[in-house]
Amino acid sequence: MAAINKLIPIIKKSIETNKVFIAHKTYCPYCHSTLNLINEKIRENILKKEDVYYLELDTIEDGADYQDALQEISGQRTVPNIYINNKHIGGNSDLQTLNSTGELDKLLK
Ligand SMILES: N[C@@H](CCC(=O)N[C@@H](CS)C(=O)NCC(=O)O)C(=O)O
Repeated sequence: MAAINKLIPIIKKSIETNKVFIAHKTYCPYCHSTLNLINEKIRENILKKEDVYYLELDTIEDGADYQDALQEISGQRTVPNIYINNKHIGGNSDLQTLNSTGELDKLLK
Protein backbone atom coordinates (compact mmCIF):
# COMPACT_ATOMS: atom_id res chain seq x y z
CA MET A 1 0.00 0.00 0.00
CA ALA A 2 2.93 2.35 0.73
CA ALA A 3 4.15 2.02 -2.87
CA ILE A 4 0.66 2.65 -4.21
CA ASN A 5 0.27 5.79 -2.11
CA LYS A 6 3.48 7.13 -3.62
CA LEU A 7 2.36 6.29 -7.16
CA ILE A 8 -1.12 7.83 -6.95
CA PRO A 9 0.05 11.49 -7.14
CA ILE A 10 2.55 10.60 -9.89
CA ILE A 11 -0.16 9.00 -12.03
CA LYS A 12 -2.62 11.82 -11.30
CA LYS A 13 -0.05 14.33 -12.51
CA SER A 14 0.42 12.40 -15.78
CA ILE A 15 -3.36 12.32 -16.25
CA GLU A 16 -3.68 16.06 -15.56
CA THR A 17 -0.78 17.22 -17.70
CA ASN A 18 -1.44 15.14 -20.83
CA LYS A 19 -4.39 15.47 -23.17
CA VAL A 20 -4.63 11.69 -23.48
CA PHE A 21 -3.44 9.17 -20.90
CA ILE A 22 -3.49 5.45 -21.71
CA ALA A 23 -2.44 2.68 -19.35
CA HIS A 24 -2.08 -0.48 -21.42
CA LYS A 25 -0.35 -3.86 -21.77
CA THR A 26 1.57 -5.19 -24.77
CA TYR A 27 -0.38 -8.45 -25.11
CA CYS A 28 -3.88 -7.03 -24.62
CA PRO A 29 -6.07 -7.07 -27.77
CA TYR A 30 -8.36 -4.34 -26.38
CA CYS A 31 -5.27 -2.17 -25.90
CA HIS A 32 -4.21 -2.85 -29.49
CA SER A 33 -7.60 -1.60 -30.72
CA THR A 34 -7.28 1.52 -28.58
CA LEU A 35 -3.74 2.23 -29.75
CA ASN A 36 -4.77 1.66 -33.37
CA LEU A 37 -7.60 4.17 -33.02
CA ILE A 38 -5.34 6.70 -31.30
CA ASN A 39 -2.72 6.25 -34.03
CA GLU A 40 -5.42 6.83 -36.64
CA LYS A 41 -6.34 10.12 -34.92
CA ILE A 42 -2.67 11.12 -34.95
CA ARG A 43 -2.39 10.28 -38.68
CA GLU A 44 -5.53 12.33 -39.38
CA ASN A 45 -4.02 15.29 -37.46
CA ILE A 46 -6.90 15.25 -34.99
CA LEU A 47 -4.44 14.57 -32.19
CA LYS A 48 -0.75 15.37 -31.75
CA LYS A 49 1.60 12.50 -30.97
CA GLU A 50 3.17 14.46 -28.12
CA ASP A 51 -0.22 14.91 -26.45
CA VAL A 52 -0.51 11.20 -25.67
CA TYR A 53 1.06 9.61 -22.58
CA TYR A 54 1.44 5.83 -22.63
CA LEU A 55 1.93 3.80 -19.46
CA GLU A 56 2.87 0.25 -20.48
CA LEU A 57 2.06 -1.70 -17.35
CA ASP A 58 3.58 -5.06 -18.31
CA THR A 59 7.01 -3.72 -19.28
CA ILE A 60 7.70 -1.12 -16.56
CA GLU A 61 9.18 -1.89 -13.18
CA ASP A 62 6.45 -1.98 -10.50
CA GLY A 63 3.74 -2.26 -13.18
CA ALA A 64 1.52 -4.23 -10.79
CA ASP A 65 1.75 -1.40 -8.23
CA TYR A 66 0.85 1.11 -10.94
CA GLN A 67 -2.17 -1.02 -11.83
CA ASP A 68 -3.24 -1.09 -8.16
CA ALA A 69 -2.81 2.69 -7.98
CA LEU A 70 -4.90 3.16 -11.14
CA GLN A 71 -7.63 1.07 -9.58
CA GLU A 72 -7.58 3.35 -6.54
CA ILE A 73 -7.82 6.44 -8.74
CA SER A 74 -10.40 5.31 -11.30
CA GLY A 75 -12.08 2.27 -9.80
CA GLN A 76 -11.03 0.41 -12.95
CA ARG A 77 -8.52 -2.42 -12.92
CA THR A 78 -8.66 -3.52 -16.56
CA VAL A 79 -6.57 -2.16 -19.41
CA PRO A 80 -6.72 -0.09 -21.44
CA ASN A 81 -7.51 2.57 -18.85
CA ILE A 82 -8.05 5.84 -20.70
CA TYR A 83 -8.31 9.49 -19.67
CA ILE A 84 -8.92 12.42 -22.00
CA ASN A 85 -8.69 16.02 -20.82
CA ASN A 86 -8.34 14.80 -17.23
CA LYS A 87 -11.65 12.93 -17.49
CA HIS A 88 -11.93 9.17 -17.04
CA ILE A 89 -13.18 7.64 -20.27
CA GLY A 90 -12.97 3.95 -19.28
CA GLY A 91 -11.73 1.11 -21.49
CA ASN A 92 -11.55 0.32 -25.18
CA SER A 93 -15.28 -0.23 -25.65
CA ASP A 94 -15.98 3.21 -24.16
CA LEU A 95 -13.42 4.81 -26.47
CA GLN A 96 -14.84 3.06 -29.54
CA THR A 97 -18.36 4.19 -28.61
CA LEU A 98 -17.17 7.79 -28.31
CA ASN A 99 -15.59 7.45 -31.73
CA SER A 100 -18.68 6.00 -33.39
CA THR A 101 -20.83 8.88 -32.12
CA GLY A 102 -18.31 11.51 -33.26
CA GLU A 103 -17.71 12.66 -29.67
CA LEU A 104 -14.10 11.50 -29.62
CA ASP A 105 -12.94 13.95 -32.30
CA LYS A 106 -14.61 16.79 -30.37
CA LEU A 107 -12.81 15.78 -27.15
CA LEU A 108 -9.48 15.54 -28.93
CA LYS A 109 -9.71 18.94 -30.61
N1 LIG B 1 -14.30 -4.17 -21.77
C1 LIG B 1 -12.91 -3.86 -21.55
C2 LIG B 1 -12.09 -5.14 -21.59
C3 LIG B 1 -10.65 -4.94 -21.12
C4 LIG B 1 -9.99 -6.23 -20.63
O1 LIG B 1 -10.68 -7.24 -20.35
N2 LIG B 1 -8.67 -6.18 -20.53
C5 LIG B 1 -7.91 -7.29 -19.97
C6 LIG B 1 -6.57 -7.48 -20.72
S1 LIG B 1 -6.83 -7.94 -22.41
C7 LIG B 1 -7.52 -6.97 -18.53
O2 LIG B 1 -7.33 -5.83 -18.18
N3 LIG B 1 -7.33 -8.03 -17.72
C8 LIG B 1 -6.86 -7.84 -16.36
C9 LIG B 1 -5.39 -7.58 -16.26
O3 LIG B 1 -4.64 -7.58 -17.28
O4 LIG B 1 -4.94 -7.35 -15.14
C10 LIG B 1 -12.45 -2.82 -22.60
O5 LIG B 1 -13.18 -2.60 -23.57
O6 LIG B 1 -11.41 -2.20 -22.42
